[in-house]
Amino acid sequence: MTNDMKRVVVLGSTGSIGKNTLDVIERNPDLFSVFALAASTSVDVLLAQCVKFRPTFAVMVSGIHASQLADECRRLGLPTRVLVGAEALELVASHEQADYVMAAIVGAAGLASCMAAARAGKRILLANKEALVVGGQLFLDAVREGGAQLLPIDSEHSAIFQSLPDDPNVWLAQVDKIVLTASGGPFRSRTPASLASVTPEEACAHPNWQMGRKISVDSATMMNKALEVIEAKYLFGIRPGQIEVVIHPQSVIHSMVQYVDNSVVAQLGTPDMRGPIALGLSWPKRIVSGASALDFSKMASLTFESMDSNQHDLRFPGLKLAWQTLDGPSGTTAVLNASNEIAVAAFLAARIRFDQIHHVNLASLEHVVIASPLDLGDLLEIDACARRYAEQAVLALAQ
Ligand SMILES: NC(=O)C1=CN([C@@H]2O[C@H](COP(=O)(O)OP(=O)(O)OC[C@H]3O[C@@H](n4cnc5c(N)ncnc54)[C@H](OP(=O)(O)O)[C@@H]3O)[C@@H](O)[C@H]2O)C=CC1
Ligand SMILES: CC(=O)[C@@H](O)[C@H](O)COP(=O)(O)O
Ligand SMILES: [Mn+2]
Repeated sequence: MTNDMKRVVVLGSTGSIGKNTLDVIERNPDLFSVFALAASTSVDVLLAQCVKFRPTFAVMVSGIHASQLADECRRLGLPTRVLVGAEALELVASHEQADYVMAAIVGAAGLASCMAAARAGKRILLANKEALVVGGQLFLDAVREGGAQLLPIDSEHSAIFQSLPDDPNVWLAQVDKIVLTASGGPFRSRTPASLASVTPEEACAHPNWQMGRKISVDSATMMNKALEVIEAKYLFGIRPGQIEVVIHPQSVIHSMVQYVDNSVVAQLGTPDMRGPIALGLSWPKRIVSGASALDFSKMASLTFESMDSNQHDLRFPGLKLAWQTLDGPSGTTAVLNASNEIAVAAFLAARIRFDQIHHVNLASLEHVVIASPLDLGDLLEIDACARRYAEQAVLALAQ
């Protein structure tokens, strides 16, 4: 191993972002090695990854699955030590021998390990947007105090990061607004009334991106974009009123920055997460990613739709909750996130209808009382409280 080779922890390695991260690492064997892998229950996928990358640690959150993995690793004579439980995620994320942490767990379950990586001063490659939506300023404080580096992996935020000047001190004076592009998901052209009967399979059939099921449903409701508005506010320190969402069905322009002189700088690419992942791993340099190049000769057109047009406000009522929750006491975005996680899981389990996801979120925001969070414990308390309320709201709808 060379001195400047970086040792990478991949949290959520068995998911869509996790697999894409390992693909980029495999293409750049002189630059990166895998220090630890982590997942929840997917034993077979994690075992295959351990065979290929021979990490020092493999974490499995579920105890029964961890012992299956440990048995298999022993049987195959692998050097990997299997750790068990959610605390082990924090252990590997903050380990002194780790350099970079890919945060690719889905949901608020990834927050504690992100905080651990932040306090330990790691380079955090943030795909897990829910961690920032829940952690908010407390997460940013931990990054600053720990001397960590927080790099966006979400395609829109990677695009904004690439479209901003290198020096963050000039952003405030020079930036007029950030324009987040949204594909509109699989239901962009459906009538609002027809959304009551869509199935989980239809909701997960994203037109441009291959992603996990939770984020796919979020794209279909555009709650993904709401979470991304909140994520952008924290990542770039911009006022919520300076963030605009525009529908761009082709997902070629990944987002844009408009400056005070009305010049717009955008980042373009094929819809392949290996691009943003490679940039996070190599920044400020660039490395091969495996993403294919855009072919402008075959690109018929790039189109845009305002959120105020085509009944989009009726089709995607959850989007405006981003600005509403950012306007509320700190912790309100954590309520929205927790409720949405419960509602999406209920929809995927066929317990509620697609359009009822929004009803659950509205009810949670109306009823869950929050005290301003002072630390991670307070945030987790708000998260738990909102989950309990949202679960009751789901039960009431499911009856
Ligand atoms: N997919 C994409 O293209 C993009 C994803 N993102 C964000 O990245 C994150 C990951 O998304 P994606 O890869 O699609 O999701 P997936 O559902 O494909 O993968 C989720 C990963 O998290 C693991 N996991 C789930 N629950 C837990 C838990 N409680 N503790 C530890 N690990 C857990 C899963 O393990 P197991 O397999 O064992 O269940 C799996 O490895 C999300 O926050 C998403 O919003 C952002 C932009 C694009
Ligand atoms: C790849 C990625 O970053 C996703 O968050 C993607 O943006 C989803 O697309 P839409 O939410 O715009 O449909
Ligand atoms: Mn995105």
